[in-house]
Amino acid sequence: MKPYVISNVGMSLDGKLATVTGDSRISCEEDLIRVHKIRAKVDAIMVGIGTVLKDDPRLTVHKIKADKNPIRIVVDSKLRIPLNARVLNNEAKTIIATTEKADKEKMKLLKERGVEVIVCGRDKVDLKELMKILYNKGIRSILLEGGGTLNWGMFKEGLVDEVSVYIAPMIFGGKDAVSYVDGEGFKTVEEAVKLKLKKFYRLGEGIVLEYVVLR
Ligand SMILES: NC(=O)C1=CN([C@@H]2O[C@H](COP(=O)(O)OP(=O)(O)OC[C@H]3O[C@@H](n4cnc5c(N)ncnc54)[C@H](O)[C@@H]3O)[C@@H](O)[C@H]2O)C=CC1
Ligand SMILES: Nc1nc(O)c(N)c(N[C@@H]2O[C@H](COP(=O)(O)O)[C@@H](O)[C@H]2O)n1
Repeated sequence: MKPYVISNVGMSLDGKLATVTGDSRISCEEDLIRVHKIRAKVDAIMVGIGTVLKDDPRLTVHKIKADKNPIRIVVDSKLRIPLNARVLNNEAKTIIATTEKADKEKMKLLKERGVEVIVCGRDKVDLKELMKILYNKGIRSILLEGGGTLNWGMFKEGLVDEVSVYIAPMIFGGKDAVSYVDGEGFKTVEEAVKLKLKKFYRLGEGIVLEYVVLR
């Protein structure tokens, strides 16, 4: 058993999550409110360490009123998270998923700060195993908020159930700009993750597309 995973991003029309310099201010205010409504409904929000290092996100519900914040999960193979990262503040519980390669001293420091550290995987976090562990901790729904590397890991392992994307009317270009799903990519169209469109609508200057993942 695994939690239900919703993948959400704000992207340019050419599928980028940020410009080549890492500027990721894509979503309009209306879209951020939409995302925070999803945040308020799920048990946890998950991001990769690349996103934490670039954006220093809070990963709380701060655009709308909410009774509580979801659990924050950071996937961080080498435990690179800075100890002053905002995701480690006391506004919500934080879980860091890491590997056997992680520095034991840093792990101790994080645990002393009240952060839960899950070790699963040798070089990279074993995402399938992580999902099982999180489910057994009572986490039934996760909002996956990127970035492109973690999104690939989750799609490749067949762990995403639903997709919602905000497409801003912008073109970023740049082969090195992070895209919605990076990684190695599937080799053939047969292997691609197939989706079924459920809903689409205008929001601010952009559009929102919602899909379910077909199995
Ligand atoms: N526009 C948007 O909606 C969003 C934009 N972003 C942007 O994306 C960029 C960050 O993306 P990335 O650099 O790709 O980093 P990422 O956030 O996807 O993190 C990648 C890290 O995840 C860890 N990881 C561990 N096990 C893994 C596994 N099995 N599979 C995949 N990853 C694993 C690795 O330590 C890897 O370095 C930033 O520029 C950020 O601003 C991020 C989220 C949303
Ligand atoms: N939906 C969406 N649209 C964008 O344009 C974005 N740049 C992001 N980024 C994600 O949101 C996180 C920031 O969260 P906080 O506001 O600090 O709580 C960021 O880290 C990305 O995961 N999302």
